[in-house]
Amino acid sequence: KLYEDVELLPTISFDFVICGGGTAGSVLANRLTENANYSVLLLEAGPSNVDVLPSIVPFLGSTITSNSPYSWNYTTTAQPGLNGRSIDYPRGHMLGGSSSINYMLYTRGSSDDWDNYASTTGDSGWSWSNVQKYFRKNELWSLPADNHSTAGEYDPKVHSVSGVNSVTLPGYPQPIDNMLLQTTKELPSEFPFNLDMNSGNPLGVGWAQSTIDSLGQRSSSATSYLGPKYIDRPNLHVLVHAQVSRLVQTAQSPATFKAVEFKQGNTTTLHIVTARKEVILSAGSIGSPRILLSSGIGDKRALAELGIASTVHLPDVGQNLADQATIGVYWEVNSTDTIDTLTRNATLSAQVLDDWLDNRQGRFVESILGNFVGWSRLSLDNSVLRGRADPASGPKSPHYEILPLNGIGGLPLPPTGNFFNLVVALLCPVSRGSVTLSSSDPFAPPLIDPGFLNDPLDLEMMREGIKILLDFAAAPTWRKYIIERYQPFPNVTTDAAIEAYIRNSASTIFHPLGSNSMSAKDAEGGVVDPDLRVKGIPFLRVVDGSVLRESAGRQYTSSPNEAADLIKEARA
Ligand SMILES: Cc1cc2nc3c(=O)[nH]c(=O)nc-3n(C[C@H](O)[C@H](O)[C@H](O)COP(=O)(O)OP(=O)(O)OC[C@H]3O[C@@H](n4cnc5c(N)ncnc54)[C@H](O)[C@@H]3O)c2cc1C
Repeated sequence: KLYEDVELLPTISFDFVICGGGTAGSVLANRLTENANYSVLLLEAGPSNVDVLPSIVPFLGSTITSNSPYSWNYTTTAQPGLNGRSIDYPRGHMLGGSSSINYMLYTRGSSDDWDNYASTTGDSGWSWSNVQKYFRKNELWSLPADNHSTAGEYDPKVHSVSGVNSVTLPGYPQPIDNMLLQTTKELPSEFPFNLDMNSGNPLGVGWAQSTIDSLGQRSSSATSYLGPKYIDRPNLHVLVHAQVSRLVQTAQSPATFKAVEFKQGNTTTLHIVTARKEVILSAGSIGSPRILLSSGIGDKRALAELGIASTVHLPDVGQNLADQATIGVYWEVNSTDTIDTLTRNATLSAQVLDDWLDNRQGRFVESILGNFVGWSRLSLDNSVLRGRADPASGPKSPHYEILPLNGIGGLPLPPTGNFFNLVVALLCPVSRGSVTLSSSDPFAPPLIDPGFLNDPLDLEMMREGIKILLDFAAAPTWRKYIIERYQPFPNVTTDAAIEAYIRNSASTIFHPLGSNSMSAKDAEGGVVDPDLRVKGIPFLRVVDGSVLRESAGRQYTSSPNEAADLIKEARA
């Protein structure tokens, strides 16, 4: 049941208390309450997702990521790698968490990523072959909103129609689709067509898969795992507007935390609930380390400086934060059929919204992204990588994500003109940052330092990524479409000028992780073991993006031939 008011909870003691009703927390609450003997309380700081139109209509999602009650509206600390800029750092603040505001691209990663988790944690449960059954339990493959034939747009063999979370192909054709497809034919060795990028080998360009249902609505962790079919389970209790401040210590030696303190809404009253079995933190890459640190679990010297008494010395809490930097290149184009026209024209936008409201059809069934996505690697022969360990987890793991947009994204919309935008994100940063507390007040915003581009390799990799975008747009098919490159990245050619552009304009693609990193049971560093139990603390787990690590640091060097073979395989 969903509760808006703490006073209505039937009890204050549950088998499991989950802190954070986001992407991971909602799944856990659902799966644990499949067992009718377990009672679960899910505490979410933000409001309910129900009837929040911009979270439901895919195209409108990007309107609630900043300055919104549905986002934490964080900003980073000044980033030296970004010329001292602080940037917006959205995280979902509502039921469903970031899956209620994200861009919905459904990507499983490469088989190498998962096998790397398995080998670095010593737990084969994380391997690509062993996680398949969970992908299948999760995924409810659905027809696209426009019901078009999807033959040749995906590989049904690697998908599942029996899961909970809807995944589909684009439900509205976009005018640049044909040119994107044509690029894969004109430049097949650099940008091969990949029938299905969720097969374990994502390299290439293919049709985007998104967590959208057949009615053109966002399928978030909340709409699916906490949807009408599940929310009224008698053993499931979901309390919104409930921000956890800290874990309460309930036993010494070993230090045990089977109670949780939180406040509701804007009141100052603190409430405490207890867990008979376990407390699980699912507050995300920023929220989960924040709760641990406020509970005295972290580096004891840093906590002492803030006047927080140490309960468990676990120095890696909040450390090793990594995020993927992103940047765009823009071209003015010879067309008026781009989202720029739609965004500028309030009457047209209202008509398109009406089409969505009345028929669940039209441009709003998709996010602002394009219908294709690309995954690319820098050749290991490139001077940036020659003689170095590959920063990706293996030859099937892309260095770059490429997002083609039919219109301007990430820049203020100019009063005139129509645009084509290619965005690149660096998927394997080697720079690391941290999440730390700004004060002993658990409700004070934390200090978020993703360490963007601190390592020179990341800057060089981004620079080469921009060149890959320029190669893409140089395919003959774009010649008549593109008029000229648009500011703020005019026709500069030198590496130094491209790097200056990156430092001045790069931003986040919103994928922070590693701040409670998972490591082998007997490893010295790390925060959780491969079963996601917090090291040294019984009955406490972290289950969310904060446990995942970027792969860099793995000593791995693949041969260029291996990568070429994989590209051939993907094309086949
Ligand atoms: C704008 C944006 C676009 C993105 N686009 C994509 C995409 O297209 N594809 C993709 O795969 N990924 C995308 N991502 C990333 C993806 O959404 C996240 O990696 C993922 O949702 C993280 O899940 P999580 O469970 O770790 O955290 P979250 O989903 O963020 O959940 C954390 C939850 O905990 C709550 N919480 C935090 N602190 C507390 C507290 N103290 N007390 C109670 N509750 C608390 C939060 O409100 C939130 O609901 C995007 C993210 C953003 C922000």
